[in-house]
Formats: sequence, structure tokens, C-alpha cells
Amino acid sequence: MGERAVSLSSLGLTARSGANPRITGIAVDNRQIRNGFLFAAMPGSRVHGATFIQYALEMGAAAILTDPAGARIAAAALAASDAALVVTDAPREALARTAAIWFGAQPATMVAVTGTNGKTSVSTFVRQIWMEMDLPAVNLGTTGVEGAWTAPLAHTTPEPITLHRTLAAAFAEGITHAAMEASSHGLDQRRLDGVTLTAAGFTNFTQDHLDYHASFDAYFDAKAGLFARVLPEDGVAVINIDDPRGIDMAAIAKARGCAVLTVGRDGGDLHLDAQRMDATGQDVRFSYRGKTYQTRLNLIGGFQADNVMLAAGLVIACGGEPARVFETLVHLKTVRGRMQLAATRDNGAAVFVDYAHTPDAIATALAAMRPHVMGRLVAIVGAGGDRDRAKRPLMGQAAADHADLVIVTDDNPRSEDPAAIRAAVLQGAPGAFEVGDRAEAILRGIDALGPGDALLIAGKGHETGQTVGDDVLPFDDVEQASVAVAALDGRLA
Ligand SMILES: CC(=O)N[C@H]1[C@@H](OP(=O)(O)OP(=O)(O)OC[C@H]2O[C@@H](n3ccc(=O)[nH]c3=O)[C@H](O)[C@@H]2O)O[C@H](CO)[C@@H](O)[C@@H]1O[C@H](C)C(=O)N[C@@H](C)C(=O)N[C@H](CCC(=O)O)C(=O)O
Ligand SMILES: Nc1ncnc2c1ncn2[C@@H]1O[C@H](COP(=O)(O)OP(=O)(O)OP(=O)(O)O)[C@@H](O)[C@H]1O
Ligand SMILES: N[C@H](CCC[C@H](N)C(=O)O)C(=O)O
Ligand SMILES: [Mg+2]
Repeated sequence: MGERAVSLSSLGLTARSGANPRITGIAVDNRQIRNGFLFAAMPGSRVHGATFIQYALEMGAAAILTDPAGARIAAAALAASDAALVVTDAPREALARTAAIWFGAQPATMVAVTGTNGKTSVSTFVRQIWMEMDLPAVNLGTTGVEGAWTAPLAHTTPEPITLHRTLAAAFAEGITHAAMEASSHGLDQRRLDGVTLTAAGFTNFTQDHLDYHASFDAYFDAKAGLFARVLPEDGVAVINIDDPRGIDMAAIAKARGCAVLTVGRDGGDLHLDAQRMDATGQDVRFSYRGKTYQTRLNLIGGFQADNVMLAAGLVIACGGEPARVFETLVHLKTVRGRMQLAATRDNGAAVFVDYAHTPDAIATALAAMRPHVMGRLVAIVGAGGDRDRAKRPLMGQAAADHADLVIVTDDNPRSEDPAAIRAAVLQGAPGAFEVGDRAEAILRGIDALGPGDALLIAGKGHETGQTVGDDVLPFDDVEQASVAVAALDGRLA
């Protein structure tokens, strides 16, 4: 953050004492505090950041931002210091807005996408459409920052300081258009409240993350925050109304005076009229404002047409000329790790890698493959450790319902016992085979493929590691699939 210094008040913050120190940087972790910094001491899920205020002060923090509980926790340290204290009931919103002011710039046109599944896919398609229209664009989320400028990210929706640092860097690189993912954690923790959006999109709402959110309603309310709070009143809400909760999202946006553009198969301003699958993709016909647009999508999976439709709606909502937008769709490319053809056996059997890690995504991905498969459909599934436990048997059941043969394996056990996670998945898929080692599961799944069969390796998509305990072991489903096919078909020297 160099030598820069600005007054506390110019960051939109008012100290209790009226003091207005010069601020030289901001951080949420006391270990990053330098002389003159603002320390944002946030209430956390493990510990209150205020526990670390005394250390931040020792490192030279000039100001502290926290909530009333934080001010109580650190009362003694604060009383002994002359650092400015800003106390608010909504410290996360305050941090988001302060980070936006501190970093000072973002791509002028930005959209955010929320929903249980499809956020990465939709935001990647939005970025691809913009780039086909010769606009310098990025998407930002689970797969990092991708497009005309790239950078790694640790979170789907980064915390505000990382987010605004990244957006300012993208702006400095000449990026004018950005599509970001709004995760439910990100919305709940107000990580993107400082971003100025032109439009916001909703994909769908099914079960996930009930480890974090207290209930299904709380999970919905977190997602609804994108339309109830983050999208400005002059913004456009682009909503998939095929999902029953899409109607609720549209009503929330409308009640605030936002314009609403609906998309769907059963109706909507932008409408999917027809869809025909074939071996390498699909032909689709959209209609928008009385005009029809027919195009080829070189994408496997019927649901990708829904994601493309939402992406096209978002670009149109940002002022894209509809005819030009629909022209670009033929050039869309598979999103990494989403229904990605990883390998093909000599007998023609296809192996797909997909990031399905919820019950609905597993059902959707397998159902999407069915029209492309003449023979048996084999599925490899596993559930992550330290995540929603309730979804595990439902993931097993979704696989058992939609595949002919299921193998249950490990997917990032993290701190949990992998055998216990597999047992929970197997509860929903009693006839499944259990193969803990993921590489072996992939080898066995591919070995089982006859002519006309297909395999879905679900859960890890683009990931390049298997997290076991605190270790991240290198692991890539696409790589493992091609190695296994080469070995089984005798292509290795
Ligand atoms: C549950 C959750 O979202 N936790 C995030 C949250 O942590 P927290 O507020 O609970 O932190 P905490 O550990 O209790 O600490 C409280 C405060 O004390 C500070 N602290 C802590 C320790 C210390 O020594 N010094 C210090 O100052 C911390 O910076 C923090 O501000 O804020 C931290 C800092 O921004 C995040 O790193 C952390 O993400 C954790 C690692 C995480 O795994 N998050 C996942 C679940 C997540 O956010 N996933 C979503 C989407 C997933 C999906 O859709 O599939 C995402 O957007 O990535
Ligand atoms: N429109 C959709 N409807 C149902 N399932 C979908 C849809 N789009 C994608 N999926 C499934 O969800 C998986 C994850 O897709 P994607 O990565 O785009 O979602 P995401 O919302 O970004 O996920 P995350 O919460 O991990 O960030 C895909 O691999 C696919 O199996
Ligand atoms: N971003 C999601 C993805 C999980 C993917 C799956 N591989 C797992 O580890 O559960 C999460 O952290 O819940
Ligand atoms: Mg994602």
C-alpha cells in the first residue's frame, strides 16, 4: 500500500472520540498490521477479531473498527491507547465500504451471480461473451480471476480487502467489465457490499452449506441479500424463474424498484424455446422481445443452456445489443471442470469430469448425460469433509437414482475420517461400490466402461488437490482419467 495516507473520515468512518488520524493501510488480521493501519476486528466463527486488538495496537494500529462486543472485549487495551475507535453494529458492511474507498477503483461494468449451482459457469460465460464483443473482461470466483487478466483467489467471494485490491488491480490493467460470484458465505459476511453492480443474476436454489447457515430459510435470506441490499436500485435483476424461488427473488428486487429481466424455459423475457442434443453439444433456440435467435452451443449438458441464457440476459442487462450477444454464443467454450470431456476410451466410451458437489448438481449432471449415452452410465461420487453433513446421503441417493453403477470415493476429507464420510454417502446408495482411494476409483470406473457407456467423475472439477488433514496432495481428476485410459487401453509405452 506504499506511502499512501488518508484521513479516517475520508474512508467514511467516524471515531467515538472525534479523532481523525491518517490511515496508511487496512487489515482484518492483526499479523498484517503496520504503523498507521486501520485494524478491522470482525466477529468471527471461531474467535472475535477483537481478541487481537492489543497486538494490533502494539504493531502501531492508528484506528480500530469493531462492533460493541469487540469494544467490550478489548476495553482495557483500548483505554490504554490513543488509537481512534470506530464502533458500529454492522462492522462488516463498514469494512466493505471502507475497502472500496481505500482501493478506489473497479471495472465500470460489473455483475454478480448467486445461486446454489452454476455461479462459476454463468460468470465465465458472461466474461466469454464480453470478450467475444471485444470488451476487456474478467470473471472472478471459484476458479480465480480469469479472462483478459488472471490472478489466483483462495475464496469464491474474497473478503473485502482482497476483493477490492483485486478489482482495483483489474481496473489498472484496463479491465472494464467483470462478472463475479456471490457465494452465500460472501453475502452473509457482507464481503461484496462495497462493489457497485450494474446487474445481478440468480441461477437456482437447492440444498448446500447447511453446516454454515442455521436453516434453509437462513441460506435463502443470505442469497436474497444480493437483491435486497447489494444491487443498487437502478440495477437490473436477471432471474431464472424456472426455479420456484426465482419468483421470490424477482419480487424482492421489484419491491426495491430494480428492473427485472426474467429468463426461463417455462416463460420469461428471455426464453429457451427449443433444445436438441447431439454427441458434441446442442442446438438451441432463444426468444427475446418477439425475436428468435437460433444458435449452436458446443457445450455438453442441457443445464448449460440455462446458464448461457442467464449469462446472455446479464450482458443484455448491462447494455449489450441482443443480436450481437446471441451471435457470440456459438463461440462459448466448456468451463474448466464443468462437464469437461476428460478422455475417451478406444471403445468410444467417454469420461467426463464435473464439479457437482450437491445432491441437485449430481442429479442434474447425470440426467444431462443420459441423452448422450447409449449404454450404461457410471458415476464416481464423494462428499467433502468439514462441510454440510446432511447433503451426504442425498448425494449418494442422487447418484443411485440417475446412474447404473455408482462408486463412492473420497473428496477432500479435510479433518474428518474419510471412511465415515463414505459411509454417510453409501446410506443413500446402498448398492454402490466403495473405493476410498480416488485414483483407484477412477481406474475401476474407467475399466468398467464398455462401448456406448460413459463415466461421470463428480465433485472436484477444476481442483488440483486432495485435502487430507492439513495436507493438500496433488490430485487432478482430468489427469487421472487420461492416465487411467492410457493404461487400460495399452497406450503407455
Ligand atoms: C466460515 C467462514 O467463511 N470463515 C471465513 C471468515 O473467518 P472468520 O470470520 O470466521 O474468522 P475467525 O477465524 O473466527 O477469526 C475472526 C477474525 O479474527 C481475525 N484473526 C484471527 C486470527 C489471528 O491470529 N488474528 C486475527 O486477526 C481474522 O482475520 C478474522 O477477521 O473470514 C476469514 C477471513 O476473511 C476467512 O478466511 C474465513 O474463510 C474460511 C477459511 C472458509 O473456509 N470459508 C469458506 C467456507 C467460504 O467462505 N466459502 C465460500 C463459498 C463456498 C461455496 O459456495 O462453495 C467462498 O466464498 O469461498
Ligand atoms: N444451472 C444449473 N442447474 C443445476 N446444476 C448445475 C447448473 N449449473 C451447474 N450445475 C452443476 O453444478 C456444478 C458446479 O457448477 P458451478 O461451478 O458453475 O457452480 P457454482 O455455483 O459456482 O459452485 P460453487 O458453490 O462451488 O462456487 C456443475 O459442475 C454442475 O454439475
Ligand atoms: N467451494 C465448495 C466446493 C466443494 C467441492 C468439493 N470438492 C468438496 O471439497 O466438498 C466448498 O468448499 O464447499
Ligand atoms: Mg463457483
